[in-house]
Amino acid sequence: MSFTAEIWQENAALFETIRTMPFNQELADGTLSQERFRHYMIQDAHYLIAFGRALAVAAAKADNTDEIVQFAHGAHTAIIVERSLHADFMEQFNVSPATFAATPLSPATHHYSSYLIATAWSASYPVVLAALLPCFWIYAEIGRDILARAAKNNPYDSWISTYAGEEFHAAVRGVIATVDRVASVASAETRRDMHIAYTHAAKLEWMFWDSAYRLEQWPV
Ligand SMILES: Cc1ncc(CN)c(N)n1
Repeated sequence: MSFTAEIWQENAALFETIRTMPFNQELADGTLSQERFRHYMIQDAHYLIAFGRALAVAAAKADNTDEIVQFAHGAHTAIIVERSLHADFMEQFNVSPATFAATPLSPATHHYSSYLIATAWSASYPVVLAALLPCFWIYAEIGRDILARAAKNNPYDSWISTYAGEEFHAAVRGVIATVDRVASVASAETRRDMHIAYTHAAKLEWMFWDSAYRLEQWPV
């Protein structure tokens, strides 16, 4: 069994919890409130900056030129392509650049962003990739799962088609292949740390959606 197949199997129950959480159920049937999706979009736009930065650090740590290009391209996609999806929703929900800039990172966004940035700078290349993998893989699987059961004329169609789309899935297959390559030459100790990093980031994915559903704010 490949390393990534092993990681997926180990986290299968967590994925099922994410798949069936209220945010994703309501996103699929088109009943998710605009208020919740708006909260998610603003927080996600903050998150993508950290995600792009972490990918750029991963590119700098890569041990071969193909992977430098792969993760530099990933950083470009996170900042430019995913942000343009957000820009359309921001316009639709009347979120001006000033409103976005004045909205602080929620506790969950702060936690997830800080975790990725800290890991990117302080951990070894294989562990950085394992921490970044859920951001790709879970979104791809959730995107396809939601597409398969989405209501007709779903107001969040463009979100669904971005993450269910072939362009995103091709990038995800590439990241999975790289994680398997890196894991195949890593020590047992590094592979253990990769498992821990993957599971931690996957839990943060759950926290991120859950926090948007709860319209999370700082308690003080
Ligand atoms: C929180 C989160 N995780 C992952 C993705 C997909 N890049 C995203 N847009 N937002």
